[in-house]
Amino acid sequence: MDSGTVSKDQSSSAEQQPDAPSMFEVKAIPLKGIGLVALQDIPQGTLIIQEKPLLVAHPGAPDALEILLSSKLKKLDKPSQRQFLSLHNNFPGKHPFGGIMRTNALPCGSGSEIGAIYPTICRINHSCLPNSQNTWNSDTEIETIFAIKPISCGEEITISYDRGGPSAARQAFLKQAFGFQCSCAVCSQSPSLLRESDNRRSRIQELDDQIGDPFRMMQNPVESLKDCHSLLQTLNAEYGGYPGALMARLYYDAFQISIAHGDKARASVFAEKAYEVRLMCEGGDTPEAKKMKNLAANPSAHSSFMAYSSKWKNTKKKLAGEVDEEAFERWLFRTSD
Ligand SMILES: C[S@@+](CC[C@H](N)C(=O)[O-])C[C@H]1O[C@@H](n2cnc3c(N)ncnc32)[C@H](O)[C@@H]1O
Repeated sequence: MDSGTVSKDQSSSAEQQPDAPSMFEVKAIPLKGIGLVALQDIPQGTLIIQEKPLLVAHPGAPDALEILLSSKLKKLDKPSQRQFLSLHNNFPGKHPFGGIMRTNALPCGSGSEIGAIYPTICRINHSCLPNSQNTWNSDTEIETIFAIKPISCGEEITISYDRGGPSAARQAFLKQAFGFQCSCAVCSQSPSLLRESDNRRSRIQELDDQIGDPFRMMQNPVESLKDCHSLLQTLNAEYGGYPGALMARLYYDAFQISIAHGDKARASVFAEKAYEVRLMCEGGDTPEAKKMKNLAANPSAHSSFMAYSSKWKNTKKKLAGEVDEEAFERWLFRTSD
């Protein structure tokens, strides 16, 4: 069984150190097969593991994919072949390699069709309220797992495989895509608590769609920013203050609304916040984190600077130290405009 650790300051270097002390163990988890369990308290923002793919593949027709995977497997060394073949398969039958791929592959980037298989990361089970985040770093071509909240010794390390939405939609997706019935802490809540969670998750989707509407962003940016603020509050309520990458996306949306109307002061703050979230949940060396850092320093370098109007061009720079946190948040999201 594998175990390992990587300290945060190694995050931009290569792969996991083989002789590093153990931060987790790989062991049997009731009703879930194998999983990773913390062997020590893991602080938020810690890089738990990083791995290069054993193999990557595009999805395809089952017979063609089986032939492709078989030829890719032949090119691997024996230990890597054994690692691939030892992974769980929820779809046994005529296409054993494809079944392993379908059960375990993680996308190489958000929305990517390309899936990758990893020896240890593919042992991490799903939770609808995960304590860790998986990220594909397209610069280093390495998958990382960071703790997005403090993890206690003995706690299972989990990531999210789902695409959001209320529990019925998540369950249907997990069943269809990965072949299992989710029994995580969120899905196993009492019906009344689950209903509250479902309402928040539906609201998150609704706000996300509304914020992404370019016409609203152009014609009613104050309302769009208010939606960003509502989304922030709903995410914090649903994810107990630890929403991970969803928060980075929200801050980048708020950045885009601000900069498209010429507001460099708020845009810079939003980019800085997006950078801080990304640094915590994927490290500072992903292209996305680097982009946020650069935009915080120079927001007008964004291609949509004043693309919709220049009406917020003369916004005064307001520093966080001048006012209390609540007043700063009201200023930032223009909730009193
Ligand atoms: C990528 S593998 C994770 C490692 C796997 N448990 C193993 O034994 O190798 C994904 C599979 O693990 C199981 N699994 C993951 N998360 C689960 C969960 N929350 N509840 C039940 N089963 C889960 C399912 O069988 C799923 O198809």
